[in-house]
Amino acid sequence: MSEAASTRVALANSTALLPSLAPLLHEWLPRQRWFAGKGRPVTAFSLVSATEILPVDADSTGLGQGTGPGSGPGLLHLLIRVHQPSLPAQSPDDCYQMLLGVRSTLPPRLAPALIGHVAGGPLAGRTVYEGLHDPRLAELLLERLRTPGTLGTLRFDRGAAPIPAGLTPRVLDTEQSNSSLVFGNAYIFKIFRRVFPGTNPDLELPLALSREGCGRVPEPVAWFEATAPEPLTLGVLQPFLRGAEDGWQLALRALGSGRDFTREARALGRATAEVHTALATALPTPVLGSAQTEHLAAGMLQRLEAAAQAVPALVPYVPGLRTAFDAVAALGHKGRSWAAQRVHGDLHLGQTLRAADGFWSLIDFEGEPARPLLERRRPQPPVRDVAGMLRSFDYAARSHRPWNAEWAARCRAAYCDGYAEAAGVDPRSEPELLRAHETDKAVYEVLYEARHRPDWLPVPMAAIHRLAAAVD
Ligand SMILES: Nc1ncnc2c1ncn2[C@@H]1O[C@H](COP(=O)(O)OP(=O)(O)O)[C@@H](O)[C@H]1O
Ligand SMILES: O=P(O)(O)O[C@H]1O[C@H](CO)[C@@H](O[C@H]2O[C@H](CO)[C@@H](O)[C@H](O)[C@H]2O)[C@H](O)[C@H]1O
Repeated sequence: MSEAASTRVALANSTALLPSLAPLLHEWLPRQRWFAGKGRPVTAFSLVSATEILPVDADSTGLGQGTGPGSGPGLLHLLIRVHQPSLPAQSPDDCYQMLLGVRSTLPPRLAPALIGHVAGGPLAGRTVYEGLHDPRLAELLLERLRTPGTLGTLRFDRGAAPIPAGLTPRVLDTEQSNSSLVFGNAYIFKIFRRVFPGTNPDLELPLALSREGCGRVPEPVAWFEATAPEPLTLGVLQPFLRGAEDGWQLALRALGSGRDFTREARALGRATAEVHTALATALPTPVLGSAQTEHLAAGMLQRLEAAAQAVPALVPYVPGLRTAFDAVAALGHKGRSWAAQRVHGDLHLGQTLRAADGFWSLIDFEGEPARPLLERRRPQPPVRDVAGMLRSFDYAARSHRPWNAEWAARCRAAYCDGYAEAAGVDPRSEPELLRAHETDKAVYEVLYEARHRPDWLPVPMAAIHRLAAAVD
């Protein structure tokens, strides 16, 4: 066995590895934008898997930069469960994906990526850092994606299209829930941070849509997964839509200069409907009968009650808001049924990209990050996505001074018009269902903002005020 191989076995299996990294992770992890457990104490870590993608102390990048032990970087892939006992009793602890660079000495250009210096264990005396920031390690990841195969418990896969080699990587510098690398402005590689057992819908749905020939979603060209202890999706490479701008920025610019946005809103409505039609063709479309409809409404009510416990400002609105869910449950009780299908699940303006020629694409099919994966993969009425976008126009208008209620109302109407044109069904024709989904979304947003961006809380709270006052 070569020295590199024996190091790999020793490091990945070392029981001392995690205890030696734990003090550094305690400091570093809660500061990461993608860490979902902010504000709750971390009491312990447990190692789910460790794989040396590039063995520490050996340069196997093929880039010719290592001349001996300690000279080249190592790349350690870790899945780590983070224990936070303050979570509700039945919730499992979150599992995070980390890609740690390991070097003897960190070059100054990588200083911002520093995680810390390891005091003991198999990496004693080494420096660990956020590996994605190291171009050599990012290039290595692209190489792995180009050449399918397995490495320990990791499996790299790709579609039929060849992927060029040697593309220059950069870390995407934007507010996001995961981490992304852009290669040569040609591909974007999203690395999921909080990972869940099973196939991530952000791989599953774009693959299904591309099989259906739907061009509204960038097609995954490569991906990687963990095969054990249970299969789960770790990352997806897809074409980078160079020069495209996201709908949120475009909407804010339009608002800022007093410009109408209804043409764009209408086009977005059409794009959403096209994606829904393709998803309905590609994947199952169960009918929600009365039991399922009551279950749907009960889930919304449960989320409202949980959110009101976490955010007391919601409490006075609970009776008004629940009328929206009661109305849907009552219709279900009377025998009303609804078509369900796979949906985007967290559609908002920031999940839309407009190319220079005006063509809109939808991205990020992960669904609401706070929901269990099983729930996110469940077929739902497509109006769920419509409600998400309607909320987003309201968000944009509310985050602009002075508040422009008319602007939001026009965009909302144009979006529904566009959707109806392409889908053949007007989402406003089911007002109870639409109102319930909009209410559910606003409740989600209250919780999201309270946890992540408390300054934004007034935005969904304004909608809560409006929705609670609406009567059947
Ligand atoms: N295919 C793409 N082409 C161009 N930019 C993209 C593409 N996919 C994502 N982006 C950019 O990356 C950002 C983050 O992507 P997203 O999938 O929303 O990540 P996250 O789930 O981490 O929030 C988006 O807001 C968008 O600006
Ligand atoms: O894009 P993500 O998958 O990370 O989605 C989460 O963050 C969004 C904010 O970045 C949040 O969206 C809310 O704020 C948007 C404006 O920033 C607004 O357009 C959306 O309508 C509103 O819901 C999203 O809810 C959350 O899941």
